[in-house]
Amino acid sequence: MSETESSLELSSSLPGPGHLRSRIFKIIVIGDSGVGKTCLTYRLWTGRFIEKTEATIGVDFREKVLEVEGERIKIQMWDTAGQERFRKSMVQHYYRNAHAIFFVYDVTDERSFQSLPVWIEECRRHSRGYDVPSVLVGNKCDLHGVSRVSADVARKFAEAHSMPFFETSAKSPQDGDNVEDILMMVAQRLKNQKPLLDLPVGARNLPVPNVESRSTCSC
Ligand SMILES: Nc1nc2c(ncn2[C@@H]2O[C@H](COP(=O)(O)OP(=O)(O)OP(=O)(O)O)[C@@H](O)[C@H]2O)c(=O)[nH]1
Ligand SMILES: [Mg+2]
Repeated sequence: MSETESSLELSSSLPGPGHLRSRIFKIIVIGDSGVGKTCLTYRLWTGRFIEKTEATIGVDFREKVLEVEGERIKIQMWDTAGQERFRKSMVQHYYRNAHAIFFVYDVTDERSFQSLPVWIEECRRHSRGYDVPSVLVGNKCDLHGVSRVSADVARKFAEAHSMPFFETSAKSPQDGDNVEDILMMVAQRLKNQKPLLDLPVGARNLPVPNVESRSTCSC
């Protein structure tokens, strides 16, 4: 944990030749257990889907460098634990210095949508009045023939919380908004310090980011 925190602080506080030190942006992925946070992150980092996962304990970190409009920026993704017992000692670390949040729910699990206000409230409590730029992501939209959270209802909820809204699938990205495109658009906005609210959806053929590193912390 301390390594991560110090690298964040280093990146923002030390001067130095811009071409040697990439800016770091921390994105955290939050939501109920089982909504697919790990699968979405895995998809982003490897381009693949894993069917069998285990509940995340503490947090999984992944880092990659993205080339955005000629600048290399480092994205540090925190795949957090949805289960209370696996996250309670970590919560304040999740939110510390976060630049953006992906709030994730499962489109086939109404309860995971109903939980969102609790997650948003937790974020408010830990971000000391700072409005962390956020996006709302409905995952598993490849699952058809089951009851689903209405996209209209979700979009209104997102609007009410000043977030852009996407529906995606870690399993089958072509069934919704492509999660790689979502990350790239968020990265562009963070780099340019622009709000996320009016993010466009569906921008295809953006460069696929490079895999850089992965580490796990369950402290
Ligand atoms: N059909 C389908 N299944 C998915 C998708 N994403 C995740 N799953 C499945 O959902 C289950 C839970 O996924 P995880 O990524 O482990 O969920 P999580 O949100 O990380 O859960 P915690 O780590 O406990 O917080 C796994 O069995 C996945 O295979 C998706 O887009 N479509
Ligand atoms: Mg997980």
